[in-house]
Amino acid sequence: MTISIQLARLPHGDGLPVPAYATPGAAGMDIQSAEDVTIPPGGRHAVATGFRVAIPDGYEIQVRPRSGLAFKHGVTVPNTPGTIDSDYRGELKVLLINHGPEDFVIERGMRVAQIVPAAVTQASFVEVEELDETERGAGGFGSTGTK
Ligand SMILES: O=c1ccn([C@H]2C[C@H](O)[C@@H](COP(=O)(O)OP(=O)(O)OP(=O)(O)O)O2)c(=O)[nH]1
Ligand SMILES: [Mg+2]
Repeated sequence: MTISIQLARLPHGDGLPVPAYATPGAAGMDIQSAEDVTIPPGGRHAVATGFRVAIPDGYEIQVRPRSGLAFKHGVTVPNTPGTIDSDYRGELKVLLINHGPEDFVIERGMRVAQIVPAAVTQASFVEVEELDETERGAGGFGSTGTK
């Protein structure tokens, strides 16, 4: 399934390509940094992408890490999956954290994360006095064992 998402470029995004799928079966579109920035070990940065989007009602965009950056450099998205709301009109930013031992040098145009559009189900809560009983009950956080 393919949905259409409007994309408006910001001045500092000029010249960067519109995000696209690298292969026909790709789930995510890589997105590129619109800035040069270095993230020191333990540091975080909201990386500029140079564009804004208008996602159709009923959808979101999820921002996910690239496994190569996580594996090779310890660089990941701390809020993964980042949530881009359909009514957000600011610049899409990629939050990155450097868990690695070395400076992570980002050059403009580097692919720093991937985005995945997803359908959203909204809910409304109904407050009640009692909930039904289940086998699990209040057990959680490893209550079923480790094997
Ligand atoms: O990785 C991200 C996550 C969020 N956003 C933008 C789009 C999103 O719609 C907005 C708010 O994100 P979120 O709801 O996750 O952050 P919050 O801390 O709850 O902020 P707010 O009070 O603005 O909702 O920030 C990004 O650009 N990149
Ligand atoms: Mg929020």
